Amino acid sequence: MSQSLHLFTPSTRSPNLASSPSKQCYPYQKPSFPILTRRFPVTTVKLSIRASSSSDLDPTSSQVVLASDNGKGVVGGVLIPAMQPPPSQDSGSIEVDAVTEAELKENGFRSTRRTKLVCTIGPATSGFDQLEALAVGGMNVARINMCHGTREWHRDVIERVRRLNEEKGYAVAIMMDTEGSEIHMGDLGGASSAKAEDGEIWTFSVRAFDSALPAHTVNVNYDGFAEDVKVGDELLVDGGMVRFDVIEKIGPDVKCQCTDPGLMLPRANLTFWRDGSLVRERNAMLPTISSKDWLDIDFGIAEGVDFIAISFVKSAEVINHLKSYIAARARDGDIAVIAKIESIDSLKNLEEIIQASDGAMVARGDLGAQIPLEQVPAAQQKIVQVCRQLNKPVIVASQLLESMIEYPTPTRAEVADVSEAVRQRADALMLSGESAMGQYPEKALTVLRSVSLRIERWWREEKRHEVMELPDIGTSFSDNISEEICNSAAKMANNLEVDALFVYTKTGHMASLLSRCRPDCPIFAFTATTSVRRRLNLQWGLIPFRLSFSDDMESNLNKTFSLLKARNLIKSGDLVIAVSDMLQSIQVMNVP
Ligand SMILES: Nc1ncnc2c1ncn2[C@@H]1O[C@H](COP(=O)(O)OP(=O)(O)O)[C@@H](O)[C@H]1O
Ligand SMILES: C=C(OP(=O)(O)O)C(=O)O
Ligand SMILES: [K+]
Ligand SMILES: [Mg+2]
Repeated sequence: MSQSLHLFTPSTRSPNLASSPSKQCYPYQKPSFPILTRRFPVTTVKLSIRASSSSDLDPTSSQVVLASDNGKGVVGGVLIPAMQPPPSQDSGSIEVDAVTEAELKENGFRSTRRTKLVCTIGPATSGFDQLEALAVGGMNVARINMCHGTREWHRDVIERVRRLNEEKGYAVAIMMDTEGSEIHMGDLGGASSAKAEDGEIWTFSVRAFDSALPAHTVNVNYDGFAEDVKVGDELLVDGGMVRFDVIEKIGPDVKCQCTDPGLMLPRANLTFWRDGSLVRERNAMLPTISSKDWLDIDFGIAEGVDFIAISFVKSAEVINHLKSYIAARARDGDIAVIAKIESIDSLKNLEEIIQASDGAMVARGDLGAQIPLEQVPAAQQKIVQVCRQLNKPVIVASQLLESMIEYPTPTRAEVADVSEAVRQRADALMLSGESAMGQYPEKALTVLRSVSLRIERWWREEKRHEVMELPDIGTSFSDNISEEICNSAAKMANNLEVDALFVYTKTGHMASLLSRCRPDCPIFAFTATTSVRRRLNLQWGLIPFRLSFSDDMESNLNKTFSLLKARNLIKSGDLVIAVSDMLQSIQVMNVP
């Protein structure tokens, strides 16, 4: 579709680029369109193209690619006609997360962490100081789980995170996770856990108890429970952490005998199995988003959370429905919708669910209760891969450091599991009980951080990243240009071993396309809106900055360089590649 390749070279007698544009600009094939060589200083490229009313450019429809060899090298796909509005005249400041800034200064940007970290906030971490300790420890996203606690409790947490961001300069995003309408136990009458011993008889009841729960009794949230289970079924708490056999049904009470002892946590998930298979007919009839979830979603929208994670997604339809609901209500930009992949149905409809969502979570806790445990690693690998191909961020969640709920060091197996998720280059890792109610939340976060850093470095040094086929995903020609630019820029960044990629992005899309390529260097993403910046926190390798910028790249770059240099974040001589979604350009340059 490109109609010409425009080349700007100081001397037409030694036009290096002109003589080998196919090698320098497009390594894959010789262009099938004319190459027009001009003598212009690069700073006037935009002007000269605009002024060019000559026959080789149709000012309303020409697509051209520009290249220059005068030191700065501009390559880009531009649509000719639109007159650019004058650059905005803001005085300009730059905002970056205080922790990231410290990390960048300490380690230099090559060794900043690429894998993002999500912490579930619970009683162990809900205080201001505890939240700050997590922010300092590298928490990029705070997750609140609406399965637990009251809305007031969660509102207080959100308020504290916001205050932390404002007062101390962090940029922690907030993810609200819905309860979903699967079957789970009640809250154990206030106890933090209950131990079921081998052979004990427990009562699972749908009765509402006015006073304290009788001993060895658990409430079940789903009214049809006593009808649906059969004597002889196996009842699994939390995907098999504790197991019971159903031995008797008495009205609303189901008597069960413990066969695998263990600790039951409040509101733990319940599944029942018959003849070796999960009984899921009834679950399939429950709505993905319950009436309580809709109230929680309204709460999340009112509070302006950054992400809403939907539990037990079965189809793309529910995601589309929720997204239009949010679009009609959210005031400050939109809220990203994360599909939790934790059921057999979600695996069946994986591609279409992920396509409809803004990201996904490998929710291994419930997933491992619905498919045999030995199938979970393959499912994880597949989900991570599909997300990367469709350019959606993916979180690997549950039991990454489960033993650290009680102990200050992880098991070797847990470290290996974390390493595998980092090696798969998932966007983010998540702590659940480890940070919500464990004894060592900060230590657990430190383990995620240091394992991520070490594995990322190891794989960069070994150049061991397997190449993943990244299909075209754009639906418009302009989208295709953005993808090509990002793929090329990431490849150039690796080949030239640049220090950083810079991306100027309004919606964050261009930044995510770069992240999708998983380049060796970090990606500095500059965006004008705080909400976009917070959302970019979830994506692999992105260091989001808030910066007002114009569509004059030259002035954006100069401004960024001076602001970053003033803060000692870059220095003269650093090599960067800059891309932008306003001009759809690539520039390679040394920081002046
Ligand atoms: N807001 C909260 N209030 C009280 N306890 C919580 C809260 N959030 C999480 N927890 C505790 O942390 C545990 C782990 O959290 P998470 O993995 O998010 O939930 P679940 O175990 O329900 O899947 C929960 O089982 C619960 O005991
Ligand atoms: C993350 C999960 O969801 P939740 O903690 O809400 O059950 C999971 O099941 O792994
Ligand atoms: K949940
Ligand atoms: Mg779950």
